[in-house]
Amino acid sequence: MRGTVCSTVLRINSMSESEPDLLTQLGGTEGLRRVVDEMYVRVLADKDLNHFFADVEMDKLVRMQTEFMASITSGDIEYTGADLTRVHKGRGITRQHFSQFVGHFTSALQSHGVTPHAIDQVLGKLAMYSDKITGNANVDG
Ligand code: HEM
Repeated sequence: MRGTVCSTVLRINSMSESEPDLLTQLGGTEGLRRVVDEMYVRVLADKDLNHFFADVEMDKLVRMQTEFMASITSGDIEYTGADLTRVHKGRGITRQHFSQFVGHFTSALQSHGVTPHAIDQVLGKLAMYSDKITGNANVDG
């Protein structure tokens, strides 16, 4: 019994040692900013999406988006921007827009050499925000 508990603890420890946190796997804050930059280049070239960003200050958006994604992929970073439900509300963003947007993020991650495993993990986290972005969040919690 004691042996089992011990080996479980050892296994958990060695797992956390062998796998760096998700933000590190995405290239750290600097690497992530480059990915986010490229994502918006792709988004602005997409005629289904670019009109949403016509009057947006893109430098600030890249900064806030990088901070948000860093905050959900690392325990050490705090997101200081606007509430996601409020900032996307009333813009007419559908699930289709959301999924195209995430597709551009995926392509940007791939072109920066992020592993499929890390990509899966970050996409899983982003999927949890779909209702907030598309305005389908009518129940809290
Ligand atoms: C994974 C999905 C998404 C995440 C995590 C996300 C996150 C964010 C963040 C962090 C900001 C900045 C808030 C601030 O300035 O404090 C923002 C702004 C914005 N987002 Fe998103 N977003 C997502 C998807 C989308 C989609 C699909 C669209 C439209 C097609 C969109 C349109 C916008 C626009 C137009 C702004 C700028 C608002 C402004 O500064 O006036 N977002 N988003």
